[in-house]
Amino acid sequence: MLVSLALALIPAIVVYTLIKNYFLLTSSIPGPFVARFTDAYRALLVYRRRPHEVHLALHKKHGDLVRLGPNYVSVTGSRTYVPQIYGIGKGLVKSDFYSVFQNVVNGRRAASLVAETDESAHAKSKRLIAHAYSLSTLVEYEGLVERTTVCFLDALEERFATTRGATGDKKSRPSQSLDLARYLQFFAFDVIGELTFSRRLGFIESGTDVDNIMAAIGANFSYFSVLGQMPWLDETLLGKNPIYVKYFRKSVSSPILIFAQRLLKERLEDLDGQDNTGGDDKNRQDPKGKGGESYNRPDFLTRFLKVRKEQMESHDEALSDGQILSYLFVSEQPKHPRLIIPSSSGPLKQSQSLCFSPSLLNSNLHEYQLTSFSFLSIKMNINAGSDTIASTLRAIFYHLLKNPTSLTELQSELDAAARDKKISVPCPTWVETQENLPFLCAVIKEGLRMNPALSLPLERVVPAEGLTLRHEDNTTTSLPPGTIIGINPWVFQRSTDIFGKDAERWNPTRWLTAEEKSTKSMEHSLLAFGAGKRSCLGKNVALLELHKLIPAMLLKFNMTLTHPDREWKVENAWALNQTDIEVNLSLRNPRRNPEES
Ligand code: HEM
Repeated sequence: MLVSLALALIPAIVVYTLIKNYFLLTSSIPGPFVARFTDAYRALLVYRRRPHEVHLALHKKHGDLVRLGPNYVSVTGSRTYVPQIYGIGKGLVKSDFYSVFQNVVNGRRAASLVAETDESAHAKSKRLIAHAYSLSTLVEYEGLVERTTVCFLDALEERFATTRGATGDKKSRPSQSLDLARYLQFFAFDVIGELTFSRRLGFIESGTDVDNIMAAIGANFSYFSVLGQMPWLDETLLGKNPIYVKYFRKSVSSPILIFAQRLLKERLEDLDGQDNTGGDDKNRQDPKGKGGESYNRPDFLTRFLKVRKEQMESHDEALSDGQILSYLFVSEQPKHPRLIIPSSSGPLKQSQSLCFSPSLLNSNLHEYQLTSFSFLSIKMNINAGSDTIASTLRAIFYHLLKNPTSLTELQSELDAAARDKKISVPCPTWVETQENLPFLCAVIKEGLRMNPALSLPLERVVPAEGLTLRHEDNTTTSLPPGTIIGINPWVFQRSTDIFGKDAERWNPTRWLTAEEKSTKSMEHSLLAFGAGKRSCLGKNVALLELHKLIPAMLLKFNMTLTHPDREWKVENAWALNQTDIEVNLSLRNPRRNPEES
């Protein structure tokens, strides 16, 4: 009797929910009919991997505001919307899309800065590490980026480039086309390793996806980007449900965590050496000793560890903050911290020793809080800074190769600047690029515009007082508290009112008009790095990487598409992932063989 009553109730509950959903927002916000009832619609779009294109088509059909879910509004078309949604002090916070990306560690949430939804916890964490990403530190990272760039160029020359002898004939070399999409991702991972640890992860040297790190991160994005459209599924049934976590989620190791942990451990051992021999920095007899170096390397880890040290010395209250505490991943054996992460990256291998340990704190809590804070920042760097860079580099090279006029113009600019000794070869410095390579800068902005690496709406939640969204014609739309609202940079950056009639086409010269140079109005409207206080912390580092690698590649190689008639393949799992960009390389200024001269 009870069972049949329950069964009869299910359809009633479903119908009630669908009707309730329908009335969550005013019907004056247009959109696909089915999206008024369920978020499954937008989840399906992401699952099919081309949501950005559908979002654009829907905005063309319905206008600046489109209802993509019962409680969800996508916005585009006017630059006036950006400060209303992302402006500091507006009170719109990150939605549960981001919570899905958080880990549960020993029963507590552990969020990287990107995925942090609690604004005060975010502010505390950001305050600790923001300096490491500031413009003033950029010059210190330049050498690290350059080291990886040179290694990358050498590997490509060795493995893929044909050269021409003095007579112009092709030297015999196994002609092998380069999988540029994959190699640019190798570069992106190795450079972030270099920036974070002063150590490459070995992708370029080995020419492989080391320990399947790329595949593991890709799998995470694929899973979470879909689930992020229906976060309640993650909350109630999957990743955050304690029963699921306890009985069904496999404890797995992540190669990237293992790698990061190993390097962190090595560095901490260096520092231990320092502490055992010299006390604190000021009193050290041998500041250039092993431990001294650990605090002097120009990488992110050094900066994070310095924060850790300062905090230990001052017993800063942030140490006892619950959020930082939740970053912990400690076991019974303090010398061997153990980790747990979501299982989408595959089963635990026998050879890998890291696994979940439910036992929590121990006498070394203080140290591990700090350590895990540093650790989370490191992991965040690798996640946030690898796929985004790879995606942007791929897009820029692809568009250049598909638009030979742009490619020729850029190479001419580079050649002239090199001939006049205005730039260093093979790697121009950041300052040189800004002062002498305007077309390069335009190409990079155009790449970021056409291909913002994160191409789903950057979701925010309307606060308790509601939001009255003002349009350019001064009319308004009222959105109730709890509405999820967001701008998809991929769609927004194709707005003709902002970027011109040809906004859907590649055209770097749009950035070089007198009007844009004086007003920078398009530049201020770029959303590739987000907007407001949650905008990309790594923007300066990202721009540095882009402005170093692209000219270095084009000064060294002639590049052509192996299959000029083919299109690339683009899949959107929040980060745009492109494949099928095969190129042929030849050296532009081959080193002369002494026998030839
Ligand atoms: C071209 C490359 C990159 C692009 C297009 C990009 C884009 C973005 C975007 C759009 C956001 C905001 C997300 C949101 O509002 O939901 C963001 C946040 C962030 N990015 Fe990047 N990013 C890039 C490279 C990097 C790099 C290299 C790093 C680290 C070295 C990094 C670290 C971060 C961090 C820490 C945040 C979170 C900031 C906060 O919430 O306070 N990003 N990025």
